[in-house]
Amino acid sequence: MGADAEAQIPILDFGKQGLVLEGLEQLQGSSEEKWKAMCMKVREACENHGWFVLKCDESIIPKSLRQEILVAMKALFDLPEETKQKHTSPKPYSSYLGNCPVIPLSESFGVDEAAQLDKARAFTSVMWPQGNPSFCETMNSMSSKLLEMNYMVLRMILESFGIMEKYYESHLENSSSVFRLMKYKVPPPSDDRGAAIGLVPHTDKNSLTILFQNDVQGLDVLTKQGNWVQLEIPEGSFTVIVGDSLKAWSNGRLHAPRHRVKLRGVEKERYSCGLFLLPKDGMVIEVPQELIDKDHPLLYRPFKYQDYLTYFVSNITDDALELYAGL
Ligand SMILES: O=C(O)CCC(=O)C(=O)O
Ligand SMILES: [Fe+2]
Repeated sequence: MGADAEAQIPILDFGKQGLVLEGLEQLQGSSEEKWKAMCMKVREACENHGWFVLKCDESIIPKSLRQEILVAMKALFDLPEETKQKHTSPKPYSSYLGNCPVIPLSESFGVDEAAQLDKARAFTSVMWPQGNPSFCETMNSMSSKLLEMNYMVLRMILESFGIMEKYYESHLENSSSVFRLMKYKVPPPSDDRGAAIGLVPHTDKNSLTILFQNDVQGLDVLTKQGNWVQLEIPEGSFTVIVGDSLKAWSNGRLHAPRHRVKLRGVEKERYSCGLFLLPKDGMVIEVPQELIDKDHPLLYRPFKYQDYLTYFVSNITDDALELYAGL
């Protein structure tokens, strides 16, 4: 990555700010100002880039958990193909996906509400009928932590627009989540010379995504200026990405960046996982009045997330959001 591009990489170090995960009440006095300043940085990153690298204190997501989830993912993807195929879901992008001709190097699972212990247990018992409590616990803990982080980032975004009090609780009540686990195989030598495609360019359709990965890089994002940038995610950091649903809800103020995975000369598997926050079934995404004014005329009609996803699945196109809900 060139120095110019690098200078633009938004890295936000939440440090102990991560303690908001344990209750905003703890942030008082002088911390209040720091908190507000950090909220503005989050907003700027989401407006200008639509993504940022999030660093936070070890106490928020300990190194041991980060290591355990990578071990757990390897064990999951090492299961026999016929076992993995037992994970099915009527929802798009949730069933086990492997050997897809468009993205042959990628395999993935989507686990609905993995932050709820019963859901994590149900998934684990399909993969390991004899039980695998440590996998279950690790997946449940990681998804719970990433869900809390998602809530925190959302809260900061709402705070930065001055509408936290009014919308935060209802936003949470109207959200659900999917924990996705992904593996990218090492490209065969013939494929490896250039850059093998791991995941095709797309915007996330949900509201907010937080990703964690092993040390194999490969995530690229398209800047607003139209250049692909290869991200170097520092060890132990997370990538926050704004999705179409939040872009629409924010009346287009936040950017939902196109991104992809490319495997360049990699020598080992890439593992990533992410918590995808999304609007609950039936919930209508509607721009709040506070985000509409003469400088920001209404850009999107109200719509339901599931209807948008159904539209996207049958009309895969780059500008799905504009075509489906744009005014
Ligand atoms: O594997 C990654 O780092 C990116 C995954 C991704 O963009 C997605 O699942 O939507
Ligand atoms: Fe994505």
